[in-house]
Amino acid sequence: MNATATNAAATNAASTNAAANGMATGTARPAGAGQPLLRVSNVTVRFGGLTAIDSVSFDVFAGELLGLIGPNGAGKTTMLRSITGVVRPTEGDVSLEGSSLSGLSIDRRVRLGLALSQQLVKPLRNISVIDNVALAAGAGKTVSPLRALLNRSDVMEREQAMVMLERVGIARHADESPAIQPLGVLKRLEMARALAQSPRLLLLDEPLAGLNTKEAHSLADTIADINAQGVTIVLIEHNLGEVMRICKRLVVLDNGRRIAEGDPRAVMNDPAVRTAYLGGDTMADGQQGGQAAASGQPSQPSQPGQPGPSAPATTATVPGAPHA
Ligand SMILES: Nc1ncnc2c1ncn2[C@@H]1O[C@H](COP(=O)(O)OP(=O)(O)OP(=O)(O)O)[C@@H](O)[C@H]1O
Repeated sequence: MNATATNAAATNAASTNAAANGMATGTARPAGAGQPLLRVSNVTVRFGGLTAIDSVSFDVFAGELLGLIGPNGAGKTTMLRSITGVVRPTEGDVSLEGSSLSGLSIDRRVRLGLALSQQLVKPLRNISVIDNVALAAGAGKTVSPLRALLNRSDVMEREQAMVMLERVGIARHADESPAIQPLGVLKRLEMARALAQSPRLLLLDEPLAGLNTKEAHSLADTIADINAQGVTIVLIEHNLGEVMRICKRLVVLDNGRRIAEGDPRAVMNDPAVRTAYLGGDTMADGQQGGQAAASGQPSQPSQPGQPGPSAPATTATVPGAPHA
């Protein structure tokens, strides 16, 4: 890196630190952004004596594809669960378009527009791929007496489901059983189920885990396409190469704390982020230590068309870092 680039990186890194540490709302705002769609304000989650999240704040703006990253145990999934209502924050608040979600059930949050695509894919295996999506499309809807009389609900939901399957690129598997699908298709099915709920905010929990390089790249493209069609997305992911490629803004957690936020490249040059991922080694001396060195490459490639092995718990490598 030349001196100019080094200085620019240092300035950017400093700004991400400033964003992480000092701003009144606790979050960095992308240029031109209006009011946040989702606001996480000073959320703390304790499990007994363990503080899984420690006073974390950040905003998600409409239309964004925000990456929420951090090493294992950083608190990412707990944060996601605090947003969806699975976990109740010990302190702090989560609000959607200015209205607190505190005390609202998971179902109510879904009806308000929060949809979660889970890391562990569990479709109903005794019904077809399309019916799995149609079921999600119908969930939570009130069927009008007239519509019920005309028996239109199933038809409409199947039509809607087919649109979702096309969006995620698995329409050709619509009438097949989920039981025979490789992991790559099941991940897309899980995403179609979440999209069928017409979310205002789609939360993706490690969608690329277990996929080989090509599958992960392709699914990341699909996620970027869905975002480009107007769906706001929060992406939790250990595959930092793909995160860097498709996200415009990152929030980094480590040990329950927000340690950086902002432009992906600046965030990745932030010494605190490097230390979190690399266990304290600096990159300047060409050494790679800690988690990243222990984990090696992101995930082992699988056979074409076959599910890859489950990604090991520590799968992250820092882009730009030398490989072990
Ligand atoms: N229900 C729970 N009860 C007790 N401790 C929990 C619970 N859920 C999470 N934790 C702990 O909270 C911390 C944060 O966990 P969390 O799963 O949110 O991290 P993460 O960043 O998602 O990690 P990973 O990338 O490995 O999935 C960890 O120390 C974890 O063991």
